[in-house]
Amino acid sequence: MREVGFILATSFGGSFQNFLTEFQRRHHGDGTALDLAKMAIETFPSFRDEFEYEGKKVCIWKRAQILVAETWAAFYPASSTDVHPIFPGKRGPMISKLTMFADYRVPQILHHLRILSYPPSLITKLESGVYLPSGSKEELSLRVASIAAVERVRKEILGIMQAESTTTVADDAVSSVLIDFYLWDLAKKVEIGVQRIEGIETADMAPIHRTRSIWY
Ligand SMILES: Nc1nc2c(c(CN[C@H]3C=C[C@H](O)[C@@H]3O)cn2[C@@H]2O[C@H](COP(=O)(O)O)[C@@H](O)[C@H]2O)c(=O)[nH]1
Repeated sequence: MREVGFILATSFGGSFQNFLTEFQRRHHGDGTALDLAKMAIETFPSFRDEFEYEGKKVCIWKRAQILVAETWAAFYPASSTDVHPIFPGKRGPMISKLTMFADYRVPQILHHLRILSYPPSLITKLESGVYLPSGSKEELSLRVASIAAVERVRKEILGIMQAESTTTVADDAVSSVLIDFYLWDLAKKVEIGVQRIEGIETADMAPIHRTRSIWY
C-alpha cells in the first residue's frame, strides 16, 4: 500500500483520476481495457502478478485486471450504445480481452459447480487449512485452471448465443469479467447459505485455499 501510494503521490499528483488522464494521453483516447491493465502492471510493481513455472512465464495480473474491470463497471454508461467515458476510442473497452481475476473465491465455486475437479490430496490440504505457498504448483494450478475454466464457460455461452442468433455474435458479447463478477457473488451467497445451487449435481463446497501473498 505504501509503494502504490508513493507512486501515485509522486507520479500522478496523488490521484487515480490523473492516472486515467495519463492513460488517455498515452493512447490518444483510444486505449482499451487491456492497455489500461498493462499500464497498471508497468506502473505499480505490486500489480505485476507474474511467475516462472517450468521455464515458462505465467502472467496472472489479478489486481491489475480487477482494477480495470471495476473502473469499467463503475463508469459503464446508461446505455450500452453510449461511448464509455474511460475507453472512448473507436475500439471501445474490448473488455472480453481481460481474463477473470484469479484468487481464491472463484476456484472454490467452480469446484462446487463441478467445472473444476480437485484431486483428493488437494481436498485434504484445503480441509486442513494448511497454507499453499505463493507460486507453488498447487496454488498456481488453482488460479490458472480457474482462468482456463472461465474462458471455456465464455466460449460455451458464445456458442449458445450464436446458435440462437441469425446474425454473427461478436466475440465481445460475453466477457470473462462479467462471468467472474457473477461467480464471485454466487460463491459468497452459497458460502453464507443464502443461495443453493439447484437442478445440477454439485460437489461438496471445499474451503478456500489459503495463501499469504500480496497478489490477491
Ligand atoms: N475474483 C474476484 N475477486 C473479488 C471480487 C470482489 C468484489 N467485486 C464486486 C464487484 C462486482 C461484483 O458484483 C462484486 O460485488 C472482491 N474480490 C476479491 O476478494 C477479496 C476480498 O474482497 P472483499 O470481500 O471486498 O474485502 C479481495 O482479494 C478482492 O480483490 C470479484 O468480483 N471477483
